[in-house]
Amino acid sequence: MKGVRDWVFGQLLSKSLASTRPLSGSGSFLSEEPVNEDSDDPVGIQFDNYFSYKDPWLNGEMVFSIRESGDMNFRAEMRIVRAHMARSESSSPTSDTSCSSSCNQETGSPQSLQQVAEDSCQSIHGVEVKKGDPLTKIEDLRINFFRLLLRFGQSHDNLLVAKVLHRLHLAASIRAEEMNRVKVDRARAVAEEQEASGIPELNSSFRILVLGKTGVGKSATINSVFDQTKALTDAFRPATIHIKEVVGSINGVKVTFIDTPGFLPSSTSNLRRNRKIMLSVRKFIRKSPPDIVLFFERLDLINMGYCDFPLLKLMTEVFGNAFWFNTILVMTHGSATPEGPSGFPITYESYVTQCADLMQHYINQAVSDSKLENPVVLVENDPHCKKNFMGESVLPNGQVWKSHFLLLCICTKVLGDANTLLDFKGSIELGPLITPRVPSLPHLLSSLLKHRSTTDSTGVEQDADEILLSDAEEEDDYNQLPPIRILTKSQFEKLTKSQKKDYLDELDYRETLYLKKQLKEESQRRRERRLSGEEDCGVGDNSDHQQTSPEAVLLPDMAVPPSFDSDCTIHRYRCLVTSDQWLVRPVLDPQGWDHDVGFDGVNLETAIEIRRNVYASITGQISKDKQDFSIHSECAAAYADPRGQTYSAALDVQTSSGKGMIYTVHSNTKLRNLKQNVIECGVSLTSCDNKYYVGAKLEDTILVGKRLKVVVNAGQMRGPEQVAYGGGLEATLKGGDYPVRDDRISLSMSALSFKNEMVLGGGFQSEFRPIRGMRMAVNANLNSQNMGQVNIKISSSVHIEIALVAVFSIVKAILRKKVTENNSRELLKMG
Ligand SMILES: Nc1nc2c(ncn2[C@@H]2O[C@H](COP(=O)(O)OP(=O)(O)OP(=O)(O)O)[C@@H](O)[C@H]2O)c(=O)[nH]1
Ligand SMILES: [Mg+2]
Repeated sequence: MKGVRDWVFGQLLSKSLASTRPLSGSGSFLSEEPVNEDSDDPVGIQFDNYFSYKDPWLNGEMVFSIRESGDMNFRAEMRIVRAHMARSESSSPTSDTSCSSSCNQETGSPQSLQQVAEDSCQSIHGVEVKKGDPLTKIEDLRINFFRLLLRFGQSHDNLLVAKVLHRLHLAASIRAEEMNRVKVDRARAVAEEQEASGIPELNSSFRILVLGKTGVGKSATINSVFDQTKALTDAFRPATIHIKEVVGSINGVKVTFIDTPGFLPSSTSNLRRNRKIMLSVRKFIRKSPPDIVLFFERLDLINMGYCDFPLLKLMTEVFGNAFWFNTILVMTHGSATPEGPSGFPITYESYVTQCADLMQHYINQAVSDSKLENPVVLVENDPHCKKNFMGESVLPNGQVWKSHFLLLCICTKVLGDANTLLDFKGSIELGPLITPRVPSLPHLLSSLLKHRSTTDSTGVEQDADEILLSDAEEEDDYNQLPPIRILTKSQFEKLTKSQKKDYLDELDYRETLYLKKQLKEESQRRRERRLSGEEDCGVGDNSDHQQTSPEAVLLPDMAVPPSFDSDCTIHRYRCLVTSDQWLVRPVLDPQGWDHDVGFDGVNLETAIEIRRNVYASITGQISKDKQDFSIHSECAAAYADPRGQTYSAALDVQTSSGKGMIYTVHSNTKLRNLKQNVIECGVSLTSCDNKYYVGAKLEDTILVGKRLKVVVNAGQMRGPEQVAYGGGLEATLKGGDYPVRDDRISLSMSALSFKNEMVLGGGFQSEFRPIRGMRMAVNANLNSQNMGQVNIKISSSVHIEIALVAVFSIVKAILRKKVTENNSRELLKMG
């Protein structure tokens, strides 16, 4: 199926091939994989990974790094555009004669392609040929193709011809499986022989449907191709009122044009009329469908403000997506003097490229498929147009348009016939690729390994409690402290620098001790409650708090990127916390522009103690914007035994990036067999698109002293016919003031094995306070595939952002300079 799709996309003669554009980049035709221009650029992703900066503390205020990645992308794009233009501009239009001009354009480096086509055919001989066999018919088609080329005086040494042959060969190989027969040379020889003798009669005719807006030159093109006035044209009003077949003969080959009334420029009032024309055309061609469809536009009228997308959409709706397969874009008024969007003249080639790209873009949008590439041909129907010495009309780039037009028709017809012969029609699908998204097994496994069971609703880890309680026996330092006089601002200002420092240090020390004391009391209370069990169910921890703060509390405004933010603070989403049981907050989209579009979701959280030692928590988030609706929720219930054992079960529901839902059930058991050792086992079952993934993990946590924690884990995740194994080791050293100050440094190692491939990874995380009033987190990881990430987060209450931006800009400039220097050194070396 993939082969068919690839073939089909390949068969659409690439634009660069058929248009007047230079062919330096036409190698893609031979590649089996169609080039998807929209595909993610892995380099881009890497940039993002390296430079992106997500900051939960500052709400993404460190914009410079985000801009950095955006800037990179933008510059990459610019480079592509420039390269493209340069390519267009570098080719000087050939201004010499007829066939040779078009051949020069097309041949580029035909040798290699021709060779490929021939080689491929030479290697496929020796299979019996049966009459009526589609492969035999393909062979006949090949002969017919050569005869048509001969008849129309077209050269064989042509890139276009080589590509058609190559495609025919691919088509035959798909059906035949075994490589098959008859050399191209033979087909060519037979064709020459038959053409010379005229026997048998050339059995080929063309049926061409012309479509386009009124006045674009459909009828005029028909007349030009036949070299006589067969259809009515009119410069001032619609000339073709009814669908009409215009039959003629070109070099003895019957050509039938189906001339149609032109569409009106798209607007709501013209929609009905356009649809009526399209429906009547559809009815007309139902009995004998055309071999080729020509869609007309005026080259001189296509500019950057092209707005006929609704018309293209309507055509797709009426004729179906597949109709675009055999469609050639015809641009009349081909000798129009190009003018860039800003009024400055640009080269003919770049202008044509721009127009063709623009039209292709809209067609791709109409069919929702970026792979489709329609051939483009330029036409000039003006009788006063420039002529070569043989009297043939030539375009400003020297191309004889009629010859090119006919060649394109022949190629499209032959490939269309091959399509029908090999019965590929049903397999052709245009439109968005709907690939069912399968969750990645390694991803599921690593999230299972990372997942830590929530033991209770307070959020304070048990080991933190341990430390605090062990400290409780020690003397209470805070109460021993001598009283201190708090200075006013003016008093503080009067102090010397060292006095200021001492004073602030003292305050810091006292604050730490005070917080420690508070946490100690809190954890003591918790422990007593847990052990005594006297407390009422369902009220839990929150009872004291609820009594003290029954009033609604206004949460502070979230920091939104400053662009487009109005100063008016009245019309803003406010967030009130009315009880401790439920926390409802708006979700800020960091990409959003302002307060209106920045919030597109709701987040809801609750955690309660249902019964003694039984906790439940619900976390959910719903986001909705114009296109996407996503929901992510986590419901968990846990039973925490006072002796340290914990049993928990949870259900996660999440929308996948397709339309389906992903459900995950997991269960965890935590056993504290020794004071310093906790063993945790977890199982999970994930369901996505009727596929099930089962995972299990085992984890051991060892506490060494009060500050060092080592976690070792291993797990397995099984999906349909796939298994992933993984494990890791993480050592965390907590700061002396933990848990009051969450300073820590941790080193981690991980191994993941999937599909006989092992990925090893290492990571470093650290969180500390470099100076007073500032916190810094450094997070770096790298794996054996050389993929990694570095995150640096800085949060500060002092205004040092400006200094930071400056430092960052300097570092950036130095790096960029270094890169440029390296590049120029390499260039010098090459030179
Ligand atoms: N200069 C120039 N004029 C053209 C070209 N193509 C068409 N014309 C003129 O444009 C006018 C309209 O052309 P038609 O062929 O009647 O247009 P049409 O698309 O058939 O229009 P409908 O029949 O109404 O759909 C005629 O006067 C043509 O001579 C071209 O390539 N160059
Ligand atoms: Mg007409």
